[in-house]
Amino acid sequence: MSLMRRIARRASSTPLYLPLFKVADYGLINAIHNGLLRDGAEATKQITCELYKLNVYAKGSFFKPHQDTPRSEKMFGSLVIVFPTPHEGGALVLREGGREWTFDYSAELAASKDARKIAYIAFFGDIEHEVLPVTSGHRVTLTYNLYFDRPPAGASAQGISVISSSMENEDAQLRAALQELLRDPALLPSGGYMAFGLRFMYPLSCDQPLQDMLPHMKGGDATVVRVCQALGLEGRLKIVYEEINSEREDVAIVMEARPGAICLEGSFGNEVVDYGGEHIRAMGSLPIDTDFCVWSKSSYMDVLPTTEVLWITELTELNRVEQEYFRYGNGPSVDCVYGHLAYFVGVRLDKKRPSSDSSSEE
Ligand SMILES: O=C(O)CCC(=O)C(=O)O
Ligand SMILES: [Fe+2]
Repeated sequence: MSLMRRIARRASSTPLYLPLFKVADYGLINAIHNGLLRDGAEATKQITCELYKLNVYAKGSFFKPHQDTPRSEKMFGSLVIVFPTPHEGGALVLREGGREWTFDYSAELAASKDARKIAYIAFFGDIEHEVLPVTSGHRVTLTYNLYFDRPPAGASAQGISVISSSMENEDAQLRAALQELLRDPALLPSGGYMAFGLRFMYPLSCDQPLQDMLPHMKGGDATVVRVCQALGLEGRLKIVYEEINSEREDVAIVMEARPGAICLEGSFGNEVVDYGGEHIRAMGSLPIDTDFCVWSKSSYMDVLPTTEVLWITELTELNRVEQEYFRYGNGPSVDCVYGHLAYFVGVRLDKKRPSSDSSSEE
């Protein structure tokens, strides 16, 4: 008995829905190019996509783990479009190098007032993926093959145009925007960080220093790193942990490295500062007073030391880091917290903000 219950038909046999959705109309080719190919040797190549099949998952349907079969040596990946048909379950799970990422757009699509909203996921051919069982409704997706240059001979041209991206242009735009921001006296007047949530997933290994990943950033993340470096801004990857002792959502703890063993008396909070943790709060928010720190060593201070942060792109949960710690509360126990990676750029107090007035350089 096949474990896979799905209806999958080749596009060529079901031409009816083809005019309804054209990838090119949504700038997706460009977005995929920027996202997947920006910084590798492939960055200058053009890409096309070919509609491969329609998947309709009814209740109980799923798609077992697999890698997509390359249709030619020019095929480098796949694109999945998820339509806003009401459904629950049916998350798409991607796996690479022992890590996995789950994309469940059912709630988001259902919550959207705009019935024309779609979700898309593009990934390289070596990524294993599966679709978890749909628990209600119907999940409808289109799968596209992604090719370098042109579709292979014989593939139907669906009028999907090829758009090549201009890396220089995007760098210039971001650079100009950051320079303008840095010139603004209201930006972090006492110094702090500009922070960028990562847009892409990275394989994280425990024994590798976080900063080693910087040269391997992809797409928009790479643009941010490259432009900040060009502006002379020092950026570091940091892990952002929720500060569970605070009711304020803007407060978090950031760490630049994963310490080995952490031993705390209370919860993962202020004490972790001893292990290199740093408290952050949103730019312009009120400092954090002692009420917050009743269980911590800092309770004798009036104000908890915090660094102000301006989030330029919001924190994502694509790169999750697990941190175990030992706790001696009512008795010894082992606990675990999860943090998420983001890129932090220091903005100095002295306002001598690097390159903020050097737009004509280079
Ligand atoms: O429906 C999905 O989300 C994925 C479909 C898929 O993996 C495939 O068609 O190969
Ligand atoms: Fe697939």
